[in-house]
Amino acid sequence: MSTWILNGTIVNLETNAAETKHVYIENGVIQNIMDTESELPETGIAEVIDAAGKLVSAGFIDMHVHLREPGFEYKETIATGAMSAAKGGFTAIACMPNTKPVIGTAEVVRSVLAKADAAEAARVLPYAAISVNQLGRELTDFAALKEAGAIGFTDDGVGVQSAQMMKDAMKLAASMNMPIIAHCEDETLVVGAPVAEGPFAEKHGLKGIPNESEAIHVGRDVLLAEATGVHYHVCHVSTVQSVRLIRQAKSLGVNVTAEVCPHHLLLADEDIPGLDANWKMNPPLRSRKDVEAMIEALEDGTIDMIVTDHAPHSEEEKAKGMQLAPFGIVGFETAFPLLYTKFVKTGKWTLAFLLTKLTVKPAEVFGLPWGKLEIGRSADITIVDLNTEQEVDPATFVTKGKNTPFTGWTLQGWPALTMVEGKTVWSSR
Ligand SMILES: NC(=O)N[C@@H](CC(=O)O)C(=O)O
Ligand SMILES: [Zn+2]
Ligand SMILES: [Zn+2]
Repeated sequence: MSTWILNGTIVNLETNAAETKHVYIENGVIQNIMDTESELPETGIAEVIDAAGKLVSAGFIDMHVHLREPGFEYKETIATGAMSAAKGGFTAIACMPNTKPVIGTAEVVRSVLAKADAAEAARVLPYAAISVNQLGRELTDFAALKEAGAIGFTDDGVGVQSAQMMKDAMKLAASMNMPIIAHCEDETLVVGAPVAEGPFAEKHGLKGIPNESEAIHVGRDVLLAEATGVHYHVCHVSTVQSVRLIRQAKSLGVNVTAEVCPHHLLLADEDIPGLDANWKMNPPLRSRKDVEAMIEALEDGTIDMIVTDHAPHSEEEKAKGMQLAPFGIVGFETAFPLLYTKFVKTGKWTLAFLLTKLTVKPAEVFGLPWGKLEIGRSADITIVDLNTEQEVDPATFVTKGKNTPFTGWTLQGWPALTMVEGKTVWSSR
């Protein structure tokens, strides 16, 4: 029995041309993408999805998310996180290991995969920790973690402080053809600072996180990546200096890739309205110059992809104020509407450009079999209503996290239906 998505708008990612097509799916696989004039079979259709006037895209892929399970289920569970992702149009998400226990043993990797499977929402691809308990003292068992299903190694949440440990990790990962993903932060430069160095920190008498705390690690790590040959991926790039170093490393042929978050493309520290911790994340919102550098780096290919760094926290935790609240904001359910409204509707980017950074690029960089709407591929598909305007309202979120700085923003580009392997996992109706 087959599923048909009828009359959807498909954007050619090379030319940005939009065409109305029917997508024919069977056994979870895209069997055909047909012109609307073509005749439909008269029998054997199990399901018809009307996508008239809507965008039909390969499902979005988010290579940096926090699902909080095991250990912090009050912030999020694998089920609520994977469903929130599906609501945001994401069909595959890569989750970070800063859970409790840390995703640092084969057993925890397997349990995350089992829970993700049971959730029947977005696919979940676990990263495993670089160091035992993410303490930066000894390496985890990379071989066992890879065997259990981990797709890469990272201590995200904290930076790997020891250059020797990072080099050892890179050497080992390179020998196994696995990537190292890095949260870049020199801890000696950020002690007790909740926001970026700059006018906001000064105005409120807060300690500031300097740009160098990120860029020092980027510089160190591209040298180590050059020496070891590993695929090195930089998390949530936020400074003009990091971009400069990545651009130079790429031009020298170092195997480095990078990601940026919607908030670092849209917000600067000067936009923070007051001491509301829904504006607190790591890396912090920086200067307008940094924001402009992020946009330029994404446009020229220095930064490869967009990720959300979805980081849910409870309302109690975020109520502790700017100094004491944990870093992080949620991202799944606002990412596409934000980027579509602020960059595509404004004419700065083509829709094809935005879709590429959310589908083709992450798949290409991490060697994943998804990210393209093509005959023969798994039917991981997102249908988006590009027209309806809606306000961001955390009360409507599927994620347990309500911590967003985008409350009240009026946006377009809301996902309407998300399908993984031919099965609808989320629908707005
Ligand atoms: N980004 C954040 O502000 N917070 C993340 C950690 C991280 O991504 O470094 C979290 O786990 O809450
Ligand atoms: Zn991080
Ligand atoms: Zn993170």
